[in-house]
Amino acid sequence: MGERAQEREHIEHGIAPVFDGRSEVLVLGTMPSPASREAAFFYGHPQNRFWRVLAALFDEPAPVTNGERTDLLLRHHIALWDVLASCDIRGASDASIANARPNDLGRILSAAPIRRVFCTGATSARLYGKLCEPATGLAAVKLPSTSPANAAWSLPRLVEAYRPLAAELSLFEPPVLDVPAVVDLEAAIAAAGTGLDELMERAGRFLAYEVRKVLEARVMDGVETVAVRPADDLQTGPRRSPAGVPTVIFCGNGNNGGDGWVAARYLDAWGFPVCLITATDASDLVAEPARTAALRAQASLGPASRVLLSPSDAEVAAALRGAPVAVDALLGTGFAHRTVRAPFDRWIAAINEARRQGVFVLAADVPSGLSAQTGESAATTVQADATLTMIVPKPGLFAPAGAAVCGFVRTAPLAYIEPFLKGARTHL
Ligand SMILES: NC(=O)C1=CN([C@@H]2O[C@H](COP(=O)(O)OP(=O)(O)OC[C@H]3O[C@@H](n4cnc5c(N)ncnc54)[C@H](OP(=O)(O)O)[C@@H]3O)[C@@H](O)[C@H]2O)[C@H](O)CC1
Ligand SMILES: [K+]
Repeated sequence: MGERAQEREHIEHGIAPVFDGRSEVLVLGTMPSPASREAAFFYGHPQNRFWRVLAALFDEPAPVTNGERTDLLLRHHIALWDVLASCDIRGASDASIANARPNDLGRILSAAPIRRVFCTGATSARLYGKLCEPATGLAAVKLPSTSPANAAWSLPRLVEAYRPLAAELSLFEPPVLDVPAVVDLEAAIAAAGTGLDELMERAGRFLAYEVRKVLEARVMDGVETVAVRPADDLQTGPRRSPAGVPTVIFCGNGNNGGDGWVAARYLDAWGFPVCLITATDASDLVAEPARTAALRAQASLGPASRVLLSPSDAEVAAALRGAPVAVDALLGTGFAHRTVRAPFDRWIAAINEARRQGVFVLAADVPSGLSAQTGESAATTVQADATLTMIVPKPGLFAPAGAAVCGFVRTAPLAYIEPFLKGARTHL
């Protein structure tokens, strides 16, 4: 045995595949890298672009935790594993692989309606063809490697190359659910391991991601004068911010406000300053997990961002003057009244006036003042350019008054909900 061969280490895979009975494509790498084995999950090296590519394909923020990564795969009906069960390998060097033993892919193929197999790189495609294809009878599509070693492939180029994978997947349309059914759904998601605090973290990140898209588009359109780096990807920061007025985020006292606090934390961390407006200091909030989220955000905001506690109407108007975006996180599914109390009624009027002056208004979950359930609208209701509704759409968004104030509606897929929908009270 030569000296180089002696450096090889025998590796057993050890990470369970991700799949279920809804998986439609199977994505295979070669073998987990040392960084992935340490993270106990696939593509764990922080510079590996696999997760950023998938997130960009589906226009969503990159998943951060292994739980979010698993959710993303299952939500999109993707099974993920590797070609090899064990091998001798030097570090992460595919070229050094010897004594390769394949995984038993029959485990996935017998349980899921897999239509297509994709290999993430030349080595996995070669080993799949040699060791697995004779048994599976399915030819694999070779995709470029997302490893940092494959530097010739930029992120946008990788995303284009991965589009055939997305094209194989059937789209899941979340059903419209009554607000009580949404609460039941949240309880089911929590019982399966993803608590309300984690859902709020995902909701706020998604909100920040949508704001960031608007900010980036303004730069592309030449509305913002100071250039940011070319939009390589929308997933990571920090990045130099467009100069000028911060994004204004209005936060109420409930968990809708919590979504706004989390969004503020992400935008600030990504290099986009915010001005957060609240009637209640973070430490005086009562609703959880909003309070915990607000305290964390308040502690982490950098010097370019600020929190305005109970500002005067003049201060609110000044914050909105020339702002690129206003986020309405005042009232969500917890609101179902005819009138909105002060100061939120005045803030809603200020948001609507700012929109008339060209500020883009993004509503969190539902425009404040609109009943998410009945679609009845209070005298003062936010008029949004877009509404990012959380997990599933609610009926009020599509009632005549609701449709008139929501703008473009997008659902933030915060969790893998298909397993919980059987028996859910779908709104008719
Ligand atoms: N569905 C999900 O998956 C997720 C939802 N999240 C977000 O949480 C909100 C729902 O949060 P909740 O705390 O239940 O309710 P709201 O924040 O919408 O509203 C409660 C606050 O509203 C105040 N309120 C009530 N009536 C009025 C009124 N007439 N005028 C002014 N203010 C009013 C209320 O104040 P009180 O003093 O009456 O208690 C509360 O402060 C949901 O919409 C999502 O955005 C999570 O992010 C997790 C995922
Ligand atoms: K709202």
